[in-house]
Amino acid sequence: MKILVTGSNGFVGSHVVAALLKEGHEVFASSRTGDASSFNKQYPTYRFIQVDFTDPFSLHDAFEFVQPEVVVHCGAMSKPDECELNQADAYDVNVYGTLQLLLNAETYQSFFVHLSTDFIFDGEKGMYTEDDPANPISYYGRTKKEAEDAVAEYKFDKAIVRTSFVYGKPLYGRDSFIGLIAKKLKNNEPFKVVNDQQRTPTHGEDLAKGIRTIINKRACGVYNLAGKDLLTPYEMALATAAYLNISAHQLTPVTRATFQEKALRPLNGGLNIAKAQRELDYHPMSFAEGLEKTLAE
Ligand SMILES: NC(=O)C1=CN([C@@H]2O[C@H](COP(=O)(O)OP(=O)(O)OC[C@H]3O[C@@H](n4cnc5c(N)ncnc54)[C@H](OP(=O)(O)O)[C@@H]3O)[C@@H](O)[C@H]2O)C=CC1
Ligand SMILES: Cc1cn([C@H]2C[C@H](O)[C@@H](COP(=O)(O)OP(=O)(O)O[C@H]3O[C@@H](C)C(=O)[C@@H](O)[C@H]3O)O2)c(=O)[nH]c1=O
Repeated sequence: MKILVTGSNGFVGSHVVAALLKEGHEVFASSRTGDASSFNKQYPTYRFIQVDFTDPFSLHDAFEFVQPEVVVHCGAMSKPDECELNQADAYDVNVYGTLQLLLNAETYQSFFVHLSTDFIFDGEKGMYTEDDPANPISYYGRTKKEAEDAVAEYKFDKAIVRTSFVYGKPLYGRDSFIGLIAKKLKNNEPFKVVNDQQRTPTHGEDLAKGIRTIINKRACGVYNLAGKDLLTPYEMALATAAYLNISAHQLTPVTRATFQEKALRPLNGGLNIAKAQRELDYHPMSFAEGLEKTLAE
């Protein structure tokens, strides 16, 4: 199938592009800056188009050129703290940008697969299902909820994929939080890590495979594609130290109250993946397996 992937330079987008290319799809990768990958050297079915999806004219031309059967929208302003501090930009990219993509996708009746987040929840309940009510506590979360609402109005086939704390070996571009922890440990640097925020860390390859299944099955609706283990970032850091056989003495557990972040993050996060397991045969690796895949030299 002919698939447009936005946010292809990003952590999630790069894994999605790789998984789709491996299955022989015709992939049009798109990001705001130049192509950060080397896929054009490996896959004849790969193309890259540089597009700012907040620019309606360039987006219109890109869609006219690609005429995608499927759009996987990974592009976003994805750093909650940045969104909290730059709310107009966050709204422009995460909400207005998504709206622009939806308007163009309607012209080609594309199947629209939208990436969303556990940060649309307030973290009171935890282990959220697809049916739980959203109540974002950060501006990032608010923009992602508004984007979901826009996708819900889309007239043609659509899927909303919620995920959480994506990690793994970066294919190119930025590293994940696990990579940051490993670097701090290897450099014997002190590192404060929150221990009161529960997450279901999701390996990028699992997420990408789940999205590929959604595309192949044209599975419409909301799906949680997350990891199966619930850990705090501090517990992830301890597991990383243990795997690397490095002392954890430089790791200090802190709380959301004492670790002053710009954006509030849900305390009891975590996504229940029972629906994806049932309907998509989605069976993610354990965090221990994911850690090994991420850190193996
Ligand atoms: N990472 C995570 O833990 C989680 C991510 N998600 C969601 O997954 C998606 C991807 O996240 P992630 O991979 O981490 O994000 P990254 O920050 O790694 O990548 C963001 C991507 O979006 C592109 N982009 C940003 N603004 C624009 C724009 N105006 N026009 C075109 N492209 C743009 C960037 O392009 P360029 O680099 O060229 O500027 C980049 O390719 C997001 O929707 C995020 O909300 C949800 C839950 C967890
Ligand atoms: C940098 C840093 C972060 N942390 C905590 C904060 C946070 O809970 C966790 C990860 O921090 P990060 O800033 O890397 O990630 P964070 O922005 O919290 O991750 C979020 O990304 C967006 C895209 C999402 O949609 C969410 O699902 C979530 O994955 O670790 C520390 O404890 N110590 C630190 O020094």
